[in-house]
Amino acid sequence: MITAEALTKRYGTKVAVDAIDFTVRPGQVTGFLGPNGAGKSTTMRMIVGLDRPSAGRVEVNGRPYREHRAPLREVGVLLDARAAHPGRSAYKHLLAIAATHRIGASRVREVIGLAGLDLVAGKRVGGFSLGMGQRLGIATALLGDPATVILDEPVNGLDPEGVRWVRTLIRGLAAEGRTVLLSSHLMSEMAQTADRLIVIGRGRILADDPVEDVVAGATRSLVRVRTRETGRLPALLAGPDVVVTVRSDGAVEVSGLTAEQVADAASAAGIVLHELATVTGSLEDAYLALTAGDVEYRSSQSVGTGDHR
Ligand SMILES: Nc1ncnc2c1ncn2[C@@H]1O[C@H](COP(=O)(O)OP(=O)(O)OP(=O)(O)O)[C@@H](O)[C@H]1O
Repeated sequence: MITAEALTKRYGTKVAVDAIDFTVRPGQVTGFLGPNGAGKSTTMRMIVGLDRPSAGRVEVNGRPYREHRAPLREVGVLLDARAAHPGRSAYKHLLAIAATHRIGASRVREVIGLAGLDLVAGKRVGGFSLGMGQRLGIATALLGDPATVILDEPVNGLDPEGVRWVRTLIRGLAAEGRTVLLSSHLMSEMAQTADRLIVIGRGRILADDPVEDVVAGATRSLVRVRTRETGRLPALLAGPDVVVTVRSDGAVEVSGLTAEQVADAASAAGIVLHELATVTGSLEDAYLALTAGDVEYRSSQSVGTGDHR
């Protein structure tokens, strides 16, 4: 469990994290999202004692990180996958970290297996690909069998098999009752992995809700139908706040009515529907809508629309 109260970080006059309160609960994957510069890394660094809050507090499993006597057994962290010594083998790297917490070689071998590193465990970390480095970072995070796991961009550089492996692993960690805080800019991945989301922008919390609620709150869903009688349908469904659009491919999109209301109206008029579906917005749509006013770095030009003559 991670609990933040009025957590604040200032760098000079810059307020990177602005008095935020949140709780990351066990048994769930909590996604941590926000535009570049929103304050995610700063928040995660404060959670694991790498930065001191300017005000407020943050606790992991009931205490500030620095007050834990064996922090690796409490919190597993992947913040920078390139943090390993390049001249050491993956096995030696893990063994050295394990030794600081009296964790035995058998657990080191276990996490090597868990991370799919068996074939490269004896190789120098300096020669690792980005994906192998990520796997080693994840193995390191799990070394102490911690109740809380914090992963910053864990799928960065992984191939599709690796991405799926991380997703399954993360879901498994939550299913075992652990607290998982996951940061990623990949919205489709986040939508498949997280149960809950904390979205921040310019150091403030923009949303802290289950994924479905974040999506439903920031996007409009619509009903899509297909029928041979596209001509009759719009007039039939007309009403205040109802918008009916007939698309060029023949699909009719209706906003302002539920699928049930559309089906009932069609049925009452004897219109046969060949398709009836509720189309919800994506997490990417919701995220972009939520953070639109809080993006610190934005291109002022779009690529490809300029005159290059
Ligand atoms: N050491 C520092 N000194 C001064 N300003 C800093 C420092 N670290 C971070 N900042 C500023 O604090 C704000 C939050 O930065 P942070 O790295 O936490 O954002 P982030 O959400 O992790 O972004 P990204 O997605 O790019 O990693 C930014 O405006 C950043 O420039």
